Amino acid sequence: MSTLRIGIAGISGRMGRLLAEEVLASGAQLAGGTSRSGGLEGVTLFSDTGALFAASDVVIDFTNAALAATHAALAATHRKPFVLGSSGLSVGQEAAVAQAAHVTPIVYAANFAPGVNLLFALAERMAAALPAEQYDAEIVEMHHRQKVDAPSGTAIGLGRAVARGRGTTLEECGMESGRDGHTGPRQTGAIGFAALRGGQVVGEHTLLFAAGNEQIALTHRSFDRRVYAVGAVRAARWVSTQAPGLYDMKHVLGMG
Ligand SMILES: NC(=O)C1=CN([C@@H]2O[C@H](COP(=O)(O)OP(=O)(O)OC[C@H]3O[C@@H](n4cnc5c(N)ncnc54)[C@H](OP(=O)(O)O)[C@@H]3O)[C@@H](O)[C@H]2O)C=CC1
Ligand SMILES: O=C(O)C1=N[C@H](C(=O)O)C[C@H](O)C1
Repeated sequence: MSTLRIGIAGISGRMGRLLAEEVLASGAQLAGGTSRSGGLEGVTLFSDTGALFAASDVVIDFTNAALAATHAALAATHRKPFVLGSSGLSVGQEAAVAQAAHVTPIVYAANFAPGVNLLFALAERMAAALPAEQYDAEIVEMHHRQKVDAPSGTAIGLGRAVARGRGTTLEECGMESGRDGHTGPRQTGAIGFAALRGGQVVGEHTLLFAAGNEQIALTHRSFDRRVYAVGAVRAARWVSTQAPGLYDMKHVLGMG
């Protein structure tokens, strides 16, 4: 069997560099990558992302939301499995990814850390058990000062999990995000979001349910973003053998 060739969009980014290391550590072949800011020693750089897809069996993309639809379309055109980790996608950008997944298998995950994916499952169960009229769901996240989107993709994923547990959608629940000034009282059933930014915090998420007489909270902390890179390479190996469809990390981890 030939060695899996994995390509990386945004190979010189914080995630891209770690992904390159983890691809090699996994025994796969590093097909190369794209970068605007120069390369890594010994790594093939492609100026055209289409050429990266052509040279790879699977492509991993941790760049930014604005590139997600174009890269997913390239994955479909080249019939190449695709792993997407970028956060901050709009509804339209997510729809474009889902469209491409009719043609080629795509893993799109808000967070590739196993612990966070367990947290998603727990969030859904907790929300199903705690009545929305009594237990207000609030999500607090903190990330490094360079992060450009808020709330984080993981925070939104947690909000979606809470809404699912309540038998509805995040849109239906309503998001109370970035409260400031005279906001009026909290809406019953809404899901609150607060985003902190500072220093080099890799990623912290707390989901809490606050009622009149008690509060329950779950927290996940990532100490090293390598946890995401290891998960994404695992997803790349997994998706390389799947049928077309839109998957997330719970499928990769066998939690689906
Ligand atoms: N799902 C998950 O588990 C995780 C998701 N993320 C998400 O991954 C994304 C990247 O994060 P991070 O690595 O910290 O970010 P960085 O800013 O460090 O890296 C982004 C990379 O994307 C490249 N890039 C950005 N815009 C373009 C463009 N228009 N054309 C070509 N290349 C481009 C950059 O290239 P250049 O360096 O040349 O500018 C850079 O290599 C974010 O959306 C983040 O939220 C991050 C961690 C975990
Ligand atoms: O930008 C980051 O760093 C991270 N982004 C993802 C998100 O938006 O949830 C995942 C992780 O929290 C790190």
